[in-house]
Amino acid sequence: MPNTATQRILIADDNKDVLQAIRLALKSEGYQADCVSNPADALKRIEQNEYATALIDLNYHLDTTSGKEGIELLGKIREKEPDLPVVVMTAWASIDVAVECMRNGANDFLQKPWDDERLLAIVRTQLRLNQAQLQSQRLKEENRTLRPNKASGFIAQSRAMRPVLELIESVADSDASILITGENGTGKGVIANLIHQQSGKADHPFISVNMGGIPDGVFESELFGHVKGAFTDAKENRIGRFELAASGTLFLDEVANMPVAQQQKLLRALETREFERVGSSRTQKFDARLVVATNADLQAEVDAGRFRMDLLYRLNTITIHLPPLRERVEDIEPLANSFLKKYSKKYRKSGLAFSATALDTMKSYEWPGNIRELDHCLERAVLTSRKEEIGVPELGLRANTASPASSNLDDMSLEEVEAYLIRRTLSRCGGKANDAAKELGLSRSAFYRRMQRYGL
Ligand SMILES: Nc1ncnc2c1ncn2[C@@H]1O[C@H](COP(=O)(O)OP(=O)(O)OP(=O)(O)O)[C@@H](O)[C@H]1O
Repeated sequence: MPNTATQRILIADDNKDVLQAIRLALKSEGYQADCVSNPADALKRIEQNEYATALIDLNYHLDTTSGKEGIELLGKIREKEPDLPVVVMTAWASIDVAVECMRNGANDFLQKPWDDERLLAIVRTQLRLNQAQLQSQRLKEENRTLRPNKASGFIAQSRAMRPVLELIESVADSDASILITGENGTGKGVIANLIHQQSGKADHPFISVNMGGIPDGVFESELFGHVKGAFTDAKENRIGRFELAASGTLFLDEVANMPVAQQQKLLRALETREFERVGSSRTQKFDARLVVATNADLQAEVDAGRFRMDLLYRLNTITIHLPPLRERVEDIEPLANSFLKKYSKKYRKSGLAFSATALDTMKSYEWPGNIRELDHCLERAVLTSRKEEIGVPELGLRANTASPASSNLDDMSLEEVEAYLIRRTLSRCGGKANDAAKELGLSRSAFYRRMQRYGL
């Protein structure tokens, strides 16, 4: 949808009456027009503002009719803004010059004296062209960056996820920056997407960037974009992720892995909520909601001097911690069934089901790679299973020392079994000691004594 910034039109002409007349005609249609009376001012304005179209005269001195100044101006505009539609204005006598301008990249020409209807028709066409170009640049970038919508098939039925869901519900619709923490594969990206879907920004873009893997040389261009010619490889204008996120959500993943020099550049943009494309002096507003994620302990990174404290404070207005899958045991079966369904469909296998021991094994496995590991495990199981029942061997899980499902209970001491049971029950109860004590039939104090004994 066009916004007011992209409806701004620049008019360059040395004749004040012409400027005034065109400005009024455009104003009557609701367009905002900026007037300048010479080529130098036209270029300055174009550098500082975002125009949707420029109308430029060909001659700026009373004694010239060659159109040379206009042609030069057109060339300079093309260098700075290759996509800006430019309409040249010309008198009857200089039609040849107008034709030459068209050959040099002008989009249309307007003959003086003009008729307002014709002027407005030309402007409308150029505005549509400008919108289409912006839209296609956006789509190009979005296609490169958008992940599939991960909020579909979202599963969180466990007690451990309840406080997480409550927190998301209460903050999703605010503008607050959100830091999502959790081990690898716990679903930080999925939660970021869910926050976006539940905010008022669901119709706007969700743009994600992996901050861990951006080489220093392209960092600013990746985030803030660049203009053609800003550096050797800048063959065309490029929209950065900040601009692409527009009024939507910008999701910065793996923020702890950013080098300190990059942290400084990010901080500056977040503090001022402004940025510039590389090579451009035009400042743009950063309007998106910020969600960031990490599997690291950012406070510990700050203490170790690897992460800027001021940046941490910019990022963590709200912190959401995702529990590991081993603390979300009730989610394992629904997740497993959902992945089984997904891969049965993908690999065209029907009638697959888990054996009871396979389900038990999955529930007591530690899942160091969390939901992503479960996902991959079941893709492999579906692919390799030769019968309808998926048993323990098809899961192909590594031996799990912390779990009696794969080591022998007989080999464990009473204390080890007790410690294991307490840990499992605590996880199932989302870390709530009272609930876990009740489930195990212990008094609160007896339960706490045991927790202390086992260092939990
Ligand atoms: N609640 C959920 N319901 C269903 N699937 C989920 C859920 N959470 C995560 N997944 C799936 O688990 C996988 C990992 O999720 P995601 O990439 O969001 O994790 P992450 O924490 O961002 O990982 P990393 O730290 O490695 O970037 C994805 O395939 C995702 O679809």
